[in-house]
Amino acid sequence: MDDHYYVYLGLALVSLLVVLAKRRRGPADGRHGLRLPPGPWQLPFIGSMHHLLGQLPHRAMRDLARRHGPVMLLRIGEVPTLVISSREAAREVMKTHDTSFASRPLSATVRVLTNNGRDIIFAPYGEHWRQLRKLAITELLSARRVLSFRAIREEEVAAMLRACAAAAAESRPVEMRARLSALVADATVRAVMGDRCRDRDVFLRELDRSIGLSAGFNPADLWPSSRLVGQLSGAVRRAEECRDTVFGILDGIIKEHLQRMDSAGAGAGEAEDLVDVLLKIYKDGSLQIPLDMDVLKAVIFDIFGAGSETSATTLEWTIAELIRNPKAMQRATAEVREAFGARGAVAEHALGELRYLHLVIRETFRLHTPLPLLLPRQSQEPCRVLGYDVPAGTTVLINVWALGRDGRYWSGDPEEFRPERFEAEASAVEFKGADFELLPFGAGRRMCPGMSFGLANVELALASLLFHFDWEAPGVSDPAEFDMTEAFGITARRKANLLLRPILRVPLPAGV
Ligand code: HEM
Repeated sequence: MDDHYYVYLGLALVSLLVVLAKRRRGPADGRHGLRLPPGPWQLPFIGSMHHLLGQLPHRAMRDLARRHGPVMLLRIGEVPTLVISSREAAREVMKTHDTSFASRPLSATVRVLTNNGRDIIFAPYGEHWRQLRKLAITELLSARRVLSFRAIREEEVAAMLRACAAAAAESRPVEMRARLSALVADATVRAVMGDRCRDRDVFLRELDRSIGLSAGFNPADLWPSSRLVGQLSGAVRRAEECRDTVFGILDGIIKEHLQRMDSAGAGAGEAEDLVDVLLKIYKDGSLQIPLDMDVLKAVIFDIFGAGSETSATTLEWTIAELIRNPKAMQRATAEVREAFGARGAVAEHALGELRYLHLVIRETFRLHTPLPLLLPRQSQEPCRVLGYDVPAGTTVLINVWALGRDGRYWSGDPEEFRPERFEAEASAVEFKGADFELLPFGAGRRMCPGMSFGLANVELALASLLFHFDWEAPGVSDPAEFDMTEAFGITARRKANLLLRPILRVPLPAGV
């Protein structure tokens, strides 16, 4: 409900203000001698918000950009917001002027949730962020570290397969969203804090709340100068509650880890989790800006926030698209069964053999990028994008969802799920941040550092589900009619439950 509160507030304000409003051009008029980007007409107080009502923001912004161009300026509440909707404009923001756009806006709720931007995701561009980012890339999310969590992934995938096999034995459907979220959450909890999170459910619930609160579409964030709006919305208070609960749980976990580290011999032989890694760095004080406990907790919170929802959403859309496209399902299933048939189980180290499965995931990222507007950036200094002036302090959204479905970049019907489009090597577009029409992980300095971590969970789970089971959608006679509606939120989840019936085809190996 929080997410939609602004819609209702906006509607009430529109009805009041529309009578008073003079139709006027937006800031694209060129005030102060600047050549500002064009945009739709605005109302007092709510700015351009009325243009976004009734549709998901990335869809409404795509439609507006068709009329106003790929560099478009909106005002969402009080917040000047640049929306980027072409490959060329995205390249300018994330490559040509990457440093100018390397900061992120700190809304009122995000400020609370991140202890004033002391985490990685929302840290303003500067020394603090640079240091944490380096830590993430070299220590926390490196390929070596991701590999060290392989056993955890395999155990969690095995637990999911057992649950699916039990459902198959009873001809019962599986609620896939819940199952996939639990898989990713449990694999992440264990990698980050080991097996000792007694408050797992509360932690994950609060995490979910915090993701909703940080989406930036609540009144406190849209009218930051109004104390009244801030108080009425209650979002900051809810963010404080959320942060206190999460940080309280993390205090307990950190204490346990410290005790274990201090008691000689204890924990020997146990795999190092990410809290261990962070505490070692905290204790040896080797960093230029030493870590403190608030930063440490904010970083742990980030890893959950950034990692769980995105990976689970990717898995859910991939399976939904395969159900909707039986030929792609048959081809992906045949490939995985051929590759691992002799072994009787999927082995993570051999996943590279699954060429088509990787194209399926890439095509899913194109159509269902989990963060359709990426995470917001902010201009640190005045800058020019495709000839338009962008003032300092402007929030910048890159509509990667629109780029992924733009007929200028994708041949045939861009709405069609066709992994084969990536098959010709010469024209293969990658999602590693160099091809600006496909940016599920962003690009440039603020690009996602957790790509390998996320993909490892997605690939193993998907290959295992296809290897052991065939999948049916009960009550769906025509796959083309399968519901693909998206839900509102910072991540574009599938709206409807993904209820699927597994049919066991390759028995689970003994011990799974
Ligand atoms: C399918 C999985 C994932 C997707 C699609 C995804 C996507 C993204 C995107 C779009 C951004 C913003 C990039 C930008 O502004 O250019 C981001 C940032 C980030 N992601 Fe991911 N992510 C995924 C998984 C993960 C995982 C598993 C982790 C950690 C375990 C992670 C950690 C982060 C962090 C820390 C940032 C902030 C980077 C910064 O601001 O410097 N992500 N991610």
